[in-house]
Amino acid sequence: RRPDSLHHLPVHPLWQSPLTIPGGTRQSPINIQWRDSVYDPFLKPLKISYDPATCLHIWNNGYSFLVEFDDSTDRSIIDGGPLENQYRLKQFHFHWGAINDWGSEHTVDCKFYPAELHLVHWNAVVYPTFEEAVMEGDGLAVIGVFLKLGARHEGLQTLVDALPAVKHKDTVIEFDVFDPSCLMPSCPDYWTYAGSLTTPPLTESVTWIIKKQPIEVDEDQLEAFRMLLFTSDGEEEKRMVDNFRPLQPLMNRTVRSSFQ
Ligand SMILES: CC(C)NC[C@H](O)COc1ccc(S(N)(=O)=O)cc1
Ligand SMILES: [Zn+2]
Repeated sequence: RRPDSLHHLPVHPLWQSPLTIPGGTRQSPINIQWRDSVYDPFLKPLKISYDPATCLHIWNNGYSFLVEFDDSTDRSIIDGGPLENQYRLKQFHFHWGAINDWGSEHTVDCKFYPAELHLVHWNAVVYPTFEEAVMEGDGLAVIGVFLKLGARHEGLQTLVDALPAVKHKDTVIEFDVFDPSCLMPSCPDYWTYAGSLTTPPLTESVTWIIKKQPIEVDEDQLEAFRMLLFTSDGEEEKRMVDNFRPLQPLMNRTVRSSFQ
């Protein structure tokens, strides 16, 4: 269900609830109830090694803006954590609200953050392409990082400065050096659970790794996200805001934590 506070807002077609897939048992996003998460001492530290030179471009795809990477080699990967293989970075993107009271996809103890970063990786050890990995239970690993209102984030600013060039849907600009590691919080702690893509095709192929500590961004940086458009140049302008999916039922899942 969309939070009551959101009821008065128009619903973007993509997130019309109930946006459920028949028979879905591991849908995302979910509320993470801190006290119900189970510490798993066998969870390893997450290893992240990104090569900033694998960055390709920024693309407004009409749902969010994606920073896409060259995933033809294993130059930008994650390993360890809950994962049995290493996974290759393909893209990262964000979800955010029209105002700071909401915007994240996952919630912690029912608290929304103003935005959430998703770094999308795929299991190139087992599957030949991203498109095939999207269809498999262990195909994808997405790192979720919450954004909270606070100090200006210098690493994010280089990205924010490029956003006016991708204001409209289906615009792309070259973005040839960016190290997404600068968007990681310093604390290693995370939650992990088995879930799905939060936009179509909504496939149940994602091992979610949600960082406990948010990163801080300032109001101007969040406002820069909100000046993007869902719509193409020449169409009636619709601001790109509230591009998050409603919370989904936990069903028969346990959220594990890497920390006590
Ligand atoms: C199947 C291929 C061709 N198209 C899939 C498309 O790229 C969607 O990919 C994604 C990738 C990540 C996410 S999220 N918000 O769960 O991190 C959602 C959709
Ligand atoms: Zn996402």
